[in-house]
Amino acid sequence: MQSVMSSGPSLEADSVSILRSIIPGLESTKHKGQAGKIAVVGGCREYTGAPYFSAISALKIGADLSHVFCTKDAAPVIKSYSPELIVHPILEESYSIRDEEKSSISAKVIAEVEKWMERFDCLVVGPGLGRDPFLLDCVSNIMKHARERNVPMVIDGDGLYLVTNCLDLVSGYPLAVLTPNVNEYKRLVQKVLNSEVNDENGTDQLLSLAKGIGGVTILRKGKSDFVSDGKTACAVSIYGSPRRCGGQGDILSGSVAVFLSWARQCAAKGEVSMNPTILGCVAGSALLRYAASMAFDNKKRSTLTGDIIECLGRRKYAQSSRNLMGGFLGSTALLLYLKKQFNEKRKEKQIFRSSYAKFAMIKF
Ligand SMILES: NC(=O)C1=CN([C@@H]2O[C@H](COP(=O)(O)OP(=O)(O)OC[C@H]3O[C@@H](n4cnc5c(N)ncnc54)[C@H](OP(=O)(O)O)[C@@H]3O)[C@@H](O)[C@H]2O)[C@@H](O)CC1
Ligand SMILES: Nc1ncnc2c1ncn2[C@@H]1O[C@H](COP(=O)(O)OP(=O)(O)OP(=O)(O)O)[C@@H](O)[C@H]1O
Ligand SMILES: [Mg+2]
Repeated sequence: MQSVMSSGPSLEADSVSILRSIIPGLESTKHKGQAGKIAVVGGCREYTGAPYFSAISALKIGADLSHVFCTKDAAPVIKSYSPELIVHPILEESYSIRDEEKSSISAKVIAEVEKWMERFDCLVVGPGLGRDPFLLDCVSNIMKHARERNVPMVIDGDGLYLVTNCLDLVSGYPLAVLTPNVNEYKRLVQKVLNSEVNDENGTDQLLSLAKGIGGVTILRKGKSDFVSDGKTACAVSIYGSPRRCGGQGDILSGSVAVFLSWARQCAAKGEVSMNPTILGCVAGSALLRYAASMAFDNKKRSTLTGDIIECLGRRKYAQSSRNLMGGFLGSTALLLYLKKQFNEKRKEKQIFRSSYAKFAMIKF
């Protein structure tokens, strides 16, 4: 594979080539599991959507099996969303247990997850996990075990809250990927670099942050997604959607987990030379953005996370670069349409302002 960058001086990653080089073929010789087994650790009394979005996205993108490890309250709800997911109701929050039960429950949780751990190609830790201290303590143990077994981890949502307060969980682990949104990134920068986010020098700061956590890979989400492992940095700026409905970051975490697993398979066969965590982030981000753009084409302002998930497997951009470009050209058309709308709105505002000015001059 060539460089992760497009030609030219820009930071923009060559996401089309990356997607093409790591998406595995659909071959009749393969058996269940070879296209990836993903587990999401998340889901509590308040949040059942986030782990569902992440786990179902992993399946829709092409993983064979998707597990969810969540609290007992969340499990029946998540199961009812989809029979495709394998749901383990093993986590507990402080409100549902007595103090004297804590150590035995903690041991039971880790024993249950440990039975499965080696089968997973990647864990996603954090979507809809909540912030209960006992639950986060159990999840810290799960992360320690995953790390001992060299299982890659995508850390998102409340998993980032946990990791920011306990950096040792991921520090120096090259198979850790952190996917912070604007708030989560701010907290990480404050904690690790002891400074505020500096957008003028954003790439250098991201490089320093990834290096400061010992070479983990960071995908900073925003208008463009920026990715760095402390040595190199790149961006994915493909036009996505102007809708910011909650849950898109959850699709991204499931998507990165699958592509990261595929990139590692390619790396093991010597088919790619770049860091698989970077390849997984670029591919995951690009696919989410293509899907968001397509969903917005159909649903406009009423686009929801479920609509984007429905677009994840559209053939239009699933495998060939020509089709990927088809998706891209679709988004360019969308851009032109939005620009036109923006100009029309500006004209409307000018008319409104001048009538407002006239209105203000009226003496009552
Ligand atoms: N449909 C679903 O189920 C979805 C569920 N989702 C899930 O929601 C969870 C939070 O993720 P998010 O993206 O809302 O967090 P984010 O932008 O950092 O914070 C926004 C503001 O809220 C506050 N705050 C958050 N949690 C708090 C707490 N427990 N107690 C007190 N304050 C808290 C936070 O405060 P701060 O962190 O600054 O202290 C900030 O001001 C996470 O598990 C995610 O996966 C999403 O994926 C969307 C779809
Ligand atoms: N201003 C923006 N323009 C275009 N795309 C964006 C913008 N902000 C975020 N995104 C895209 O949306 C995806 C989710 O990012 P976001 O910041 O919404 O995550 P999040 O807050 O963690 O989401 P969630 O609601 O799932 O927790 C990212 O991949 C990013 O590419
Ligand atoms: Mg999030």
